[in-house]
Amino acid sequence: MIELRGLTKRHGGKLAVDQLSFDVRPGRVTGFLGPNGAGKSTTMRMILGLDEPTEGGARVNGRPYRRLPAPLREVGALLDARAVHGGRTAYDHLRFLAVTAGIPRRRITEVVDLVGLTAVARSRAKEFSLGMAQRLGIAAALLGDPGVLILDEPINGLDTEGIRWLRGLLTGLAGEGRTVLLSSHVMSEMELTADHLVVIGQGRLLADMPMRAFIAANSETSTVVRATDQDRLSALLRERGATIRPDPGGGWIVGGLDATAIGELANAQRLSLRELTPRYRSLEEVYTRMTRDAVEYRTARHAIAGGTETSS
Ligand SMILES: Nc1ncnc2c1ncn2[C@@H]1O[C@H](COP(=O)(O)OP(=O)(O)OP(=O)(O)O)[C@@H](O)[C@H]1O
Repeated sequence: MIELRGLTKRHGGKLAVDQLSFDVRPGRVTGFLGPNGAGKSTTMRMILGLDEPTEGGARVNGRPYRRLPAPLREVGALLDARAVHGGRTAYDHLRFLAVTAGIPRRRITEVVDLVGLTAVARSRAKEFSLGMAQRLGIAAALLGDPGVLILDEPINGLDTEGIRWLRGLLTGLAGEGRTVLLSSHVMSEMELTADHLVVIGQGRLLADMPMRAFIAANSETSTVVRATDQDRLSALLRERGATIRPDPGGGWIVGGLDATAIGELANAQRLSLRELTPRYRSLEEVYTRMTRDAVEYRTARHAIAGGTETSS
């Protein structure tokens, strides 16, 4: 369990993190989202005692990180996969960490196997691709078999197989009752991996809710409907003020009436339906709309447009 209360970090005149309060609970993967510069890495660094908060604080398993008696056994973290001594082999890097934390050697072999680096464990880290470096960082995070994992952008550099592997690993670890906090800009993957989302923008909390609820709450309701008598159904729906447009897959996309109301209407008119599917936006669509105003580093095109771009 990770608890943030009023966590604030000021760099000179700039608020990087602004009064953040939320809990990261065990038994699920919590996705940590925010545009570039939103304050995710600074927040993670403060949780891990690497940056001092200006105000407020963070607790891991009830204590500030620096007061944990055996931190590596309680919290595993990956902040920067490239922050490894390049001249060391993967095995030596892990052995160095294990010795410092009193972790037995056989655990090194276990985690090297777990992340799929056995064949290159004796190679120097500087020869590693980014994907291999991420796997090494994940191995280091898992070394102490911790109940809490904090991973900043671990997906970067992983190939398709690696991404799939990481998804299975993280959902498995959460399934064992561990606390997993994961940041990523890869929305499609976040949608598949995270159960819960925390979204920040310009250092402030924008959302803290289950993934499904986040998407549903921020999606306009629309429903795909197909009926045996499409014309009659569309006439009925229009009468009720619904908006209707053809669905490329056949049938209609209906707005302004939810699936329950459409089903009841069809039932009352003895119209048989062949499809009644609520449509939700993807996490990427919802997230982009939500954070549009909180984006600090816009592309040149946006800057020139002066923020007048229309919604997608
Ligand atoms: N050491 C520092 N000194 C001054 N400003 C900093 C420092 N570290 C971070 N910042 C600023 O704090 C803000 C938050 O940065 P942070 O790296 O935490 O964002 P982030 O959400 O992790 O971004 P990204 O998605 O790009 O990794 C940014 O405006 C950044 O420029």
